[in-house]
Amino acid sequence: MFVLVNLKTYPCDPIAVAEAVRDVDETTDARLAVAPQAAQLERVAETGAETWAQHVDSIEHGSNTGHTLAESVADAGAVGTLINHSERRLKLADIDGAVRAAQRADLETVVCANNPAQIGAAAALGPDSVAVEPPALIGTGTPVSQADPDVVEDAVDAAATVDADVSVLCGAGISTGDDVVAAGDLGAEGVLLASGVAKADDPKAALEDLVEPL
Ligand SMILES: O=C(CO)COP(=O)(O)O
Repeated sequence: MFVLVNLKTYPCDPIAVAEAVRDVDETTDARLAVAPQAAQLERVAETGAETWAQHVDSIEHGSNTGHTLAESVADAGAVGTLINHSERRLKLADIDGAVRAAQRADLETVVCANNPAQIGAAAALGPDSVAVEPPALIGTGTPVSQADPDVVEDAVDAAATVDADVSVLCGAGISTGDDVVAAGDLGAEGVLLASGVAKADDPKAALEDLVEPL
């Protein structure tokens, strides 16, 4: 299972979380990664933790003030990027362009979507993975894999119908190892989570709990 920890703009210490991700990754067969803010990518990557960006834009080098260039994210040490997170939604053409930009920079891609229908559309753009995250459950602590299993199963089916090579993650409210196991049982190949680690008093203990049953 892939466990991708999105730090959003939570006021946590990204280096401490990254060091915990790195250390717990060494104890488990699961794959762990962390997605800090763009300004923190380089320092986080220097910890040795697998580092992801939260967003890249559909642009190339040039006159694009205030945008995030995929090549710069890769130069900072990121190996992948989220695209179209529920809190950073893009138009369809911009999702497509961001996937192309990430591929140009050799970044792995996870395109997020709110529901199974959007997952099918996202899979058609040819990312490495898609992630279904019902917005109503994000940040609630109510795990999608247990509260709304149909949405995960339907997302897995929707992606497989479009492109069997696109793997499916799920997210929203995931915070325990049982939530991750439930996600895997529904056909997800990983989870995307934030508050369960970023807001934990002890992020390393939270990560250990997440991977313990894997
Ligand atoms: O948006 C999410 C991950 O990208 C999910 O957030 P929570 O894990 O806080 O519900």
